[in-house]
Amino acid sequence: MTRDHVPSLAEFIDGLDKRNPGQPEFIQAVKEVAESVLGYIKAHPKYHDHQILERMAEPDRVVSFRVCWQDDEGNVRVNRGYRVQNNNAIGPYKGGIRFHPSVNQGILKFLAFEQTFKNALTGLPMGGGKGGSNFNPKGKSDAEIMRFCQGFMTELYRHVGEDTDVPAGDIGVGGREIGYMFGQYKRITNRYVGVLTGKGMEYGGSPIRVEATGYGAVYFLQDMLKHVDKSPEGMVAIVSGSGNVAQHAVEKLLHLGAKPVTMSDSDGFIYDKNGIDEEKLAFVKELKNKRRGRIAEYAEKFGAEFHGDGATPWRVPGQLAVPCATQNEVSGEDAMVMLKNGAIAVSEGANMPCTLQAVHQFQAAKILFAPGKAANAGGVGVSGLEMSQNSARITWKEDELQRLLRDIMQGIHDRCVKYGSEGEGSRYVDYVKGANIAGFVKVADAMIAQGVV
Ligand SMILES: NC(=O)C1=CN([C@@H]2O[C@H](COP(=O)(O)OP(=O)(O)OC[C@H]3O[C@@H](n4cnc5c(N)ncnc54)[C@H](O)[C@@H]3O)[C@@H](O)[C@H]2O)C=CC1
Ligand SMILES: O=C(O)CCC(=O)C(=O)O
Repeated sequence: MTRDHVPSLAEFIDGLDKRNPGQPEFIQAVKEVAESVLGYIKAHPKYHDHQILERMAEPDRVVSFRVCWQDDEGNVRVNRGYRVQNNNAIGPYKGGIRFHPSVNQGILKFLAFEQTFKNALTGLPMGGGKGGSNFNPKGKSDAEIMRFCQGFMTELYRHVGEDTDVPAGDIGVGGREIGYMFGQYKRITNRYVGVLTGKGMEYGGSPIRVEATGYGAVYFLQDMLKHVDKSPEGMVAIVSGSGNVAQHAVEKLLHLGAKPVTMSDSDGFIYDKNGIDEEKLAFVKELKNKRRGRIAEYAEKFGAEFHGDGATPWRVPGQLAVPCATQNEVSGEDAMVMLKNGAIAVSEGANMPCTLQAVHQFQAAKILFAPGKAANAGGVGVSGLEMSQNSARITWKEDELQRLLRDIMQGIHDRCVKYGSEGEGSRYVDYVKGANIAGFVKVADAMIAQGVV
């Protein structure tokens, strides 16, 4: 027993800050969890006795390495690669790889920490990890992307494996990059195993992994609305991003009869008052996944508004919001405007897209607010199912995976309700508290059972 009292939030964050200088995103992610779970720990002293939160907030391992590759002109280029293995109490480390110039150790630590809770919430046996590089894929040729992925895997292969750590995609890493990394892993190790998820269907991928994160975030939105006898049908939805998660969030919103009106990229956002329909979405998919162009082209093609200079869509009125681009894209001020404009539900498709100030605004207003670790867990959920299919060397049918994804999201919603309900005649659910405590309890109990390691 290392401490005689459960630390206050301020004491806990003060220590965390000192141990992790210059890592604001990591501090933010841990603080959001600590706000929810410290009270629970006080009421359940075994978690304090075993220093569970302190241990969860210290990654098991952080690997950092040099990645060398040659560009098309023959110049030698150097980037930094990482893998953060946060916690494997309930299963092998699992989580995506991000290629973006902003990537640093603190950002990957925040993502690996979040992933630990998210993976626990799915009900599947997966620990939490995350990796990436400050490599910028923008403007690179296919051949350059391939050489970079091969260079990255040339070091990463030592740290991963189907029962050790199973990476997948994230920002800047989709099917193409997963294919190149899988090929290099196979070449180095001479083993054909499910070491990565998000693979192509021809070589061990799972039906609906591509769709799962965006679909799941909208299923969660649907479940929150259903809990208060509402439905997304006919509601206007503000979506950010135009990558994998955003595209499939828009697709599922359309299936459910909602009206998505915005999408964005790092240049700015488009606002289509008439709504983004199936045909316009097909254009976005072709633009982003094949031609790798900019979202401004949508405005030219369909006569919609384009707001540049990196503008975000949060001032556009709508009842629903699904932020699907990147961390901290919704500020406290944005949240105030959204509430004034009549927002009733927010489902985080991205990881930590709302600042703590924005989260506090949504909680104070008691609107439906789903944190990413609950709302976007459908992607890693189907990744877990890809692992199972790879182990059994079979592929399940698409219908079965659609049903399992729906079940996973429903299960997460139920867990949030269990730990986040206000009770006593109120139907309000604090989904942040619910997700944090539910994820915490599952991982914490496994850690206690496995001793001080
Ligand atoms: N792909 C997946 O299965 C999962 C992804 N996520 C999260 O969802 C978010 C989006 O990821 P993906 O769609 O996979 O990536 P992606 O690479 O397919 O798309 C990323 C999108 O975000 C936009 N973006 C990136 N940085 C931006 C910035 N600074 N400002 C404005 N827009 C920016 C890009 O233009 C692009 O539209 C990330 O937060 C990621 O961590 C979460 C769970 C699973
Ligand atoms: O599918 C996976 O393993 C990872 C997905 C991911 O990176 C995430 O949930 O943020």
